[in-house]
Amino acid sequence: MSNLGYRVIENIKRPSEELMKGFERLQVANIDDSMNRMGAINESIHQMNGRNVLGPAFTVKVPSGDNLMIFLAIEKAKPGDIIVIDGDGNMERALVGEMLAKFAQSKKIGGFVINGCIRDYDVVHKMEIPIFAKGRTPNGPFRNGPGEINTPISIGRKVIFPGDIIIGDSDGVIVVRPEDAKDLQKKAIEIEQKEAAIIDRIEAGNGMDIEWIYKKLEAENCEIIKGE
Ligand SMILES: O=C([O-])CC(=O)C(=O)O
Ligand SMILES: [Mg+2]
Repeated sequence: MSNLGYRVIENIKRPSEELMKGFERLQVANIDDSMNRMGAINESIHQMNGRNVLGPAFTVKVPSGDNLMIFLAIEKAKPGDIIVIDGDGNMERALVGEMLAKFAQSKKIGGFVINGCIRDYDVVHKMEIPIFAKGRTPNGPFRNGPGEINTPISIGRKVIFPGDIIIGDSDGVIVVRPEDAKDLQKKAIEIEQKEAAIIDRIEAGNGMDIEWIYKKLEAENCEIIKGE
């Protein structure tokens, strides 16, 4: 018998280490560009302690302001997993604080991405474990359940399946389906090289080639006026 809304899936399919490694030194912005600038989770979920995140999603869905299932998720996740929490965007109650962050760090969990808040910031912001969230509040969570572990979730306008690759840096977080990873890595490297050449030219004092902008404006009949 199934029990929708209150269930735990223990085993998930994780992408290979090698596949994830391909994202290691790429900028999140460049990976997002390789997805036609459509890959980011909403910007309100941002870096809380200056650490980047990369790993497979271990998803958790909790009722607004309740963290019962997060305890179990940390217990069940594997080292390197990113615990991605659909907390309904609740800003009234923190879902993770020092205790859960330390529990996760002791289990070598790869990080948290939380559509909700954290607390105990004084300690948490100095911790090694990467944490992305919407904000902070002193109000703690309830622990009543229900909730789900490793079912598809939606946070910040993106659907996330367990085992999707989560990548976050100081710009924000993106989510990549493992089957798209190789292609996106190749494209992101090309974008990076192209941008590096443009930046080299600027830094050498040679400005930027914006001929294409003039062409576009001309095609659209943009009026360019000398003025006084
Ligand atoms: O009490 C809670 O469940 C959240 C919290 O502050 C902690 O993890 O330290
Ligand atoms: Mg606490």
